[in-house]
Amino acid sequence: MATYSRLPGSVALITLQNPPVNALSAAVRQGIVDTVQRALKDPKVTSVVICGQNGKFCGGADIREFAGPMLGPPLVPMIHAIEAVDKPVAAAIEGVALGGGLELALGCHYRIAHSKALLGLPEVTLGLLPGAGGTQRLPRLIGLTAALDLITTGRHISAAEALKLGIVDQVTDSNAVDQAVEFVRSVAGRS
Ligand SMILES: CCC/C=C/C(=O)SCCNC(=O)CCNC(=O)[C@H](O)C(C)(C)COP(=O)([O-])OP(=O)([O-])OC[C@H]1O[C@@H](n2cnc3c(N)ncnc32)[C@H](O)[C@@H]1OP(=O)([O-])[O-]
Repeated sequence: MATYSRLPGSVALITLQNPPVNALSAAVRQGIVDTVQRALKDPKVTSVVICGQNGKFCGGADIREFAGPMLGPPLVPMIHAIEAVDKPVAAAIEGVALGGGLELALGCHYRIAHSKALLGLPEVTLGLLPGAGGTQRLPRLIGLTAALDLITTGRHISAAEALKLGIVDQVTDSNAVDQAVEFVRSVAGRS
């Protein structure tokens, strides 16, 4: 699931909840769809932060659901809907942003990472491609050569490398959620 709260300063905070790594289960995807709609429709909300509970942004698709039929909202339109929100949306990346988790973050307008976070597209190690927009959004963001390296090796990179490559906008040693909230407040209302 995903919870919704409105913080002072008109920021909507969406928190993914699916232990142990807040993977994108059907319930989490449904929660994201519902809470993003809520943030969109709430006139008091001027910006949005998406984070994961217990210091983990998102470990990607929920591998526990791979054996069964695909249920719940698909990932691709869900991420498109986030990208289309006309209020600034930031991903607060703590712990991991892997696979579909990084693709979700790439659909946000900004990414703020904790210095100890790990990011990557490890789909290739499971015999998959990053099929939720990662093969488009990552090259647009950091160029084809750097994106192909990450997509074809599946390696995990540090927040420092992600900053150098241009995948994240800021890296912090303190609380990434607080930092992301402060960041979106500073850009709210801008085009
Ligand atoms: C169109 C679709 C496109 C998207 C495709 C994808 O996203 S493909 C997916 C791309 N994502 C990946 O390939 C990520 C693969 N995962 C990893 O690389 C590592 O597990 C880690 C870096 C997230 C954590 O490392 P660590 O050494 O700190 O810890 P640890 O390794 O011991 O794991 C702890 C617990 O977490 C569990 N769990 C982990 N991931 C998932 C998951 N996705 N789901 C559910 N559960 C997951 C793991 O089973 C274990 O459970 P247990 O046994 O305690 O009940």
